[in-house]
Amino acid sequence: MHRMGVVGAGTMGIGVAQLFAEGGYDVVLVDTADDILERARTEIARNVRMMPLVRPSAPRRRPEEVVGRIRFTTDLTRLNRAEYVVENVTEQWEVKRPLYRELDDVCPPDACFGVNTSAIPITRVASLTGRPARVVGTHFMNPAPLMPTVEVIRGHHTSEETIERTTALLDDVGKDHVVVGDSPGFVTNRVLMLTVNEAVFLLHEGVASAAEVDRLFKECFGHAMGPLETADLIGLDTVLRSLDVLHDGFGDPKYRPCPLLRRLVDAGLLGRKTGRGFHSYEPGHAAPAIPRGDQRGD
Ligand SMILES: NC(=O)c1ccc[n+]([C@@H]2O[C@H](COP(=O)([O-])OP(=O)(O)OC[C@H]3O[C@@H](n4cnc5c(N)ncnc54)[C@H](O)[C@@H]3O)[C@@H](O)[C@H]2O)c1
Repeated sequence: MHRMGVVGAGTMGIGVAQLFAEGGYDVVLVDTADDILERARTEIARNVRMMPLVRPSAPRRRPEEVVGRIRFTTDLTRLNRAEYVVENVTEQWEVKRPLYRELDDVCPPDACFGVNTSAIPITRVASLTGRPARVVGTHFMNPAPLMPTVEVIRGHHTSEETIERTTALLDDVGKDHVVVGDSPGFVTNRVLMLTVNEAVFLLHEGVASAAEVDRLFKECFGHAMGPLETADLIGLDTVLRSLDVLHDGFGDPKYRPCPLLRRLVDAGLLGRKTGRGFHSYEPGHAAPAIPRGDQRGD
C-alpha cells in the first residue's frame, strides 16, 4: 500500500497526514478551504522541524521532504486512487454523513475507510457506504505522530481482512494498536469523556479551580495531564459533541454535558486551537481562563 487519503486537516488530520508522510506514503490531504490547507502545511512543517526537540530519539527528517509527500487539496475526487482513507472531519453526524456518501462514490471499491471519530459508532458510519466490511474505526490519539497506540474499532460488518490491513498499516508507521468492539465512545472516550465532564462540573460548582483540578490528577495520580488540560488539547467542541453522541447513544443522563462546557463552546473558547479554553495558551497569559467559583448562568 502506498497511497493514503486523509480527509480533514484540523487538529487530528494534520497529525495523521504527517504520520503517513513520514512513513513514506504519498498522502492526499483534503479539507474544505485553501486557508485551512495552508495552515496545515505550515503546521506540519513546523511539527517536523520541532520533532527532535520533542522526541530526541526520533529519526531526523527534512520538513520539505515530508510536506513534499502530501498533496493539499479541496477536491475530494483526488482520492480516486487512494488505497486507504483516514477520515478526520468535524465530530458531527451532519458533517460525516454526506461525506461518506461522496467518499464511497469517489474512492476505489477496494479502498478501506478508517474512521477517526471520538465517539460515533463505526457501524453507523459504515451503513452510509456500500462497503461496510471495509470500514473500521481508527481512533488515533492526539498528537497522532507522538502517541504510541491506536484504538482500532471493529464495526458490526468490519471484515477480518480490513482489521489485518489496518493493523499492518499501523505497524508500518510504528503504531501499536488495541482492537475493541463497537460502542459509542468505544473504550477510551466512554471513560475519558465522563471524567472530563465531571471535572468541568467541579469547576462549574466552584469546588476547585482548573489549575487545582489538573494538579491533583498529575501530582496524586501521576497522570501526564489533568482532565481539563486534556479537554483543551482535544478541543472543547469535540468534547461537547462526543458527550452529545454518548448521551444520545445510551439515553443515559450521566452523559449530560456540563452547562459550563456548552457555554465555553458557544463563546468560541475551544482550548489550544483557539488559544483559550480552561487554561490560556496565549503568550503572556499563563492564568487559568476560568477562575475558581464560576457558577454563573445556566
Ligand atoms: N481532537 C482530538 O483530540 C481527537 C482525537 C481523536 C479523534 N478525534 C476525532 O477526529 C475528528 C476530527 O477532529 P479534530 O479535533 O481534528 O477536529 P477539528 O475541528 O480540529 O478539524 C476538523 C476539520 O474537518 C474539516 N472538514 C469539515 N467538513 C469537511 C469535509 N466535508 N471535507 C473535508 N474536510 C472537512 C474542517 O474544515 C476542519 O479543518 C473528529 O471526529 C474527532 O472526534 C479528535
